[in-house]
Amino acid sequence: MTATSSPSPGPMIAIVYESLFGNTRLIAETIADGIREQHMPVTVVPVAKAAALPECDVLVVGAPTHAHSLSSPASRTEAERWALNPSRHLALESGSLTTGVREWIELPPAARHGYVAFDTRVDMPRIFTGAASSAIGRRLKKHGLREVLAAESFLVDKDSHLLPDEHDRALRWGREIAATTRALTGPSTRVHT
Ligand SMILES: Cc1cc2nc3c(=O)[nH]c(=O)nc-3n(C[C@H](O)[C@H](O)[C@H](O)COP(=O)(O)O)c2cc1C
Repeated sequence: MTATSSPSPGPMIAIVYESLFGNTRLIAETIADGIREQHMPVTVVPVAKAAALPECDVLVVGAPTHAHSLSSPASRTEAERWALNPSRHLALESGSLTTGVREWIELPPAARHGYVAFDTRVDMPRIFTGAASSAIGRRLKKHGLREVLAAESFLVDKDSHLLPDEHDRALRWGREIAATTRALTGPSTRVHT
């Protein structure tokens, strides 16, 4: 059988995120902008719609830090209470109460090269805040996935609003993910036999 090579659609990066108030979604979308800037295709999927994600080259997973870790049904209910308080100026993302990364990550998709984790958390020393990205990493490693770039936290103030520099940082980090993925996947043709 002869091997033929055809132009590849490029490496496949999938970003799965959870977001109650919209900050982690905004970071996920900005990371994707940074990746696309490097002419690399990327899919961004909210965790509630990520049940049947196909295999990808690099899986990027992000979540808000709740109680030092990933959200749970109880912490999501607490987040709903925060959003119902008009003085907090927070709005709940649609569909965000149904599930979270904690539940989804029990059955993650295959990622040929590995994963990258990020979180949002309060702008305080990490020892006081915890970081959901650590919980993501622990779980993905248990599933045999390899970390391909060190995890990153994007910071919110004590009222859960993103700090001003985080947008630019997320854009730069997206470019870094693209460069890492390119180095891992090599030339952009795949050989079909
Ligand atoms: C119930 C609850 C618990 C939280 N616990 C923590 C925490 O332990 N550490 C922290 O840094 N931030 C904590 N936060 C703040 C969240 O990290 C912040 O709201 C989140 O990053 C915003 O992301 P989102 O807009 O994508 O939901 C908590 C928020 C809620 C609602």
